[in-house]
Amino acid sequence: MGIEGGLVVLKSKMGRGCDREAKDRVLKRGKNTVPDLSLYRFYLLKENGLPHSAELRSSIWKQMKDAGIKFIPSNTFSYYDQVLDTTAMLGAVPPRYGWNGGEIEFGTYFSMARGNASVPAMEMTKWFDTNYHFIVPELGPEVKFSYSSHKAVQEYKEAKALGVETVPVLVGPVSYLLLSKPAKGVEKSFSLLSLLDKILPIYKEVIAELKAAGASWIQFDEPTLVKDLESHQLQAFTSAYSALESSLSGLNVIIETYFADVPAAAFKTLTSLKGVTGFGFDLVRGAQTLDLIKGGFPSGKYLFAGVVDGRNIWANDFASSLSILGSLEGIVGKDKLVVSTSCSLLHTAVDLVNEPKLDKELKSWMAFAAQKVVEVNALAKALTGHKDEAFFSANAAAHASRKSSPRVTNEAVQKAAAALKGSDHRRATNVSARLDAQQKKLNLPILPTTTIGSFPQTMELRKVRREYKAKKISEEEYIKAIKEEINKVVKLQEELDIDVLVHGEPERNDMVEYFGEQLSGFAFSANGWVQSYGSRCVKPPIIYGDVSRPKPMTVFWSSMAQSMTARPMKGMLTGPVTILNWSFVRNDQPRFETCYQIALAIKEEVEDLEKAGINVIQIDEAALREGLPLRKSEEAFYLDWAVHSFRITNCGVSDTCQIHTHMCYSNFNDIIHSIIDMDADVITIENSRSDEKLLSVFREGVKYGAGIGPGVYDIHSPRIPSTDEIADRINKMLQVLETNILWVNPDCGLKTRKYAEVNPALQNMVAAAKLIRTQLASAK
Ligand SMILES: Nc1nc2c(c(=O)[nH]1)N[C@@H](CNc1ccc(C(=O)N[C@@H](CCC(=O)N[C@@H](CCC(=O)N[C@@H](CCC(=O)O)C(=O)O)C(=O)O)C(=O)O)cc1)CN2
Ligand code: MET
Ligand SMILES: [Zn+2]
Repeated sequence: MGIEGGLVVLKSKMGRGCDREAKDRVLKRGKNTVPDLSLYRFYLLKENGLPHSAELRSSIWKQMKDAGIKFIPSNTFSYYDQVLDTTAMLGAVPPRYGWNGGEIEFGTYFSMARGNASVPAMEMTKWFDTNYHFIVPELGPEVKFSYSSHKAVQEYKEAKALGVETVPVLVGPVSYLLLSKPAKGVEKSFSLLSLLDKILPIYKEVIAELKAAGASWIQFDEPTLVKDLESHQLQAFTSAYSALESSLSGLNVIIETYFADVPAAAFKTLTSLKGVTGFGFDLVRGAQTLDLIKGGFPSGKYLFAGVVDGRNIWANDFASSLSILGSLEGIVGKDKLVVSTSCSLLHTAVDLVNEPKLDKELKSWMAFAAQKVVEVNALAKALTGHKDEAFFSANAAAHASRKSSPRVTNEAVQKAAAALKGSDHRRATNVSARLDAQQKKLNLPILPTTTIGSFPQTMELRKVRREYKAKKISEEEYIKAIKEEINKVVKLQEELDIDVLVHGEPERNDMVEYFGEQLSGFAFSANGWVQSYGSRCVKPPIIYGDVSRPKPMTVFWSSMAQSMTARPMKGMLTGPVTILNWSFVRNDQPRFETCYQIALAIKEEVEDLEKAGINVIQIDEAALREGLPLRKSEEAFYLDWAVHSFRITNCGVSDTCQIHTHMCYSNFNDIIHSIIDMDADVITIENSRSDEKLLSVFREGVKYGAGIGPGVYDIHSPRIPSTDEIADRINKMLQVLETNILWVNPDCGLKTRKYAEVNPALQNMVAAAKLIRTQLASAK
């Protein structure tokens, strides 16, 4: 088998969460805008019909086949995420979902993912350093594993029936366990890896069934190998694959890693695994891997060289890739080198063909998933002497034009950003003095209530934005409609008796995209959807040049909202680190430089809001934790510039201006000191869907003197929390946090919820806050 064709490791998601509601949302989206897939889902929409999951899959397989891809992955489709699919495969359903065995059906699957009327959802967390999420398996010594989802085999057979031979992809057994957590009640010291012996028999059943169905290759994703693992964790890989070796005989086996380079020790473990035919590496994010490979790669093994960036939208630099591939060829041999994407194409946009509004020059600099597949094939062909000269010279020309384009450079911005490095930016007064000054002005009760910013995004709202964008309604009509919505949200919050209000963000499609659309140096796609979780997708803006703010972005709406109420109205901004981490960023300068540029733009906005009389300004840094490098040695540098960027945005406001920030979805405990160092006056932070892990850091004695609102209920689930439940949570918080710094708020924004859920939930939240205020007052 030669390299012509190559393999693309393409774990594209081909379907979206499909309980009824999500299905309806899919149906309503127009052609080209169904955001659940990474690849080509729009080809699959029938004229008036549903994007049927089987059709979605078949279209993607066919597309890859047509592009010349030789090893086409299957079992990459998911109704939620691939880790939850593995949980289903292993039958590891937590008992509270009342599953009684048998093939896992939608009801159980979506109850785990999203909760149901009586049981909350399982924890959801970030997939490595991406904006994608997965449902965290809950395991313990009592779990009885059983083969309960035959999806991997079904998809393999489905492709085969269509005449497409595929490589079934499974989440590797070790990564699965390393991404799990001990179930409630299970000792913290319980070793999840001790479950290997129990899950491997299920993997063996799957492997046997795949073999029987005719598979000749199989891929295990073991991305945890790129993290700093301990030696017993590395040992687990050796044990697991030794145990699988005899089952795997007769199959070609790929172990795939991605998102960073593999540390030297892990590289050694990985390349020594028994029964493995090939190893996959991310050569875009992994600066070291190349040296490791040069230092010793097992002879006779395949190397899947991830040279085409699966996490960005830039056209591959063919010249540079060819030189890397050329050097690898010398090491592993011509017939053992496979050209690949760096990771799943799930994390990039779908197809440039759907972007008629991006100008030609910008487009020539880019490659979305559909183009990346073609790039993979072109590189593989070039290696075998079938170089498409025209394609290669167009690629070189595009790179040259990007390098020298005046559109990319704004000297004033570069100068201002360069001046920030190495300096410090802090507010002059310390936080407790600031809080006192603010309280004089705001006069809030104890346990003040607030929300995170967005209110439900209704169909009508989306329609208004869409029609305005399409110039079907005038600016006047648009402003009128949004103003009415803001007024509705303000009145609702007053009725609910919330203390610090928000305007509800009805003018925003997305908290990052909205700012991207107004900043210079950004381009945005019309249809470049990327899945975030379940059926939720985002359209990351594209940063191609130096960033600046031509004019105020939020002042108009925020001052309008403030004028509707006597209560404090929060100005609502997205912070620089989050804009950076949730955009496709330029790859021609370090990330921190781009971040400082965005920080300067947001700083101007913060100061304009203050001038306009907004006294409380929230600067969301939802993605700060997610951007944390996967390797410890790189953390300090990142946290330094990320926290610095945040402080730059608000170091210029007066003491009485209260700066809030918000973070969601992550483990903060390991970066709590950086969070404190952000020096915000108030932080609202996700808490309820991760077992209140956040609180343990305060239990362990970390001092926190600024305002803090750990979320009192999960907003990602349609479930309505009761007053008692919320009051309980507040009481738990009061055990570790001072009464005078605690805020009461949901975990995150409410945009994905319906009013029928939001109204009672907030009502209960305010009732709970009042209940505890009364209790505290009478206890005095
Ligand atoms: N960038 C980002 N990342 C994030 C979050 C976030 O808010 N933003 N939150 C966390 C969780 N992730 C989330 C990701 C997406 C959504 C979300 O609600 N996405 C919306 C799309 C958002 C959007 O931009 N919508 C456009 C319209 C999109 C569209 O498809 N329009 C259709 C019609 C759609 C319809 O009628 O439903 C059309 O024009 O034809 C708008 O509102 O203006 C969705 O999937 O439904 C929520 C949370 C973590 N990461
Ligand atoms: N202000 C934003 C909102 O409420 C923050 C969301 S964090 C993903 O939607
Ligand atoms: Zn959030």
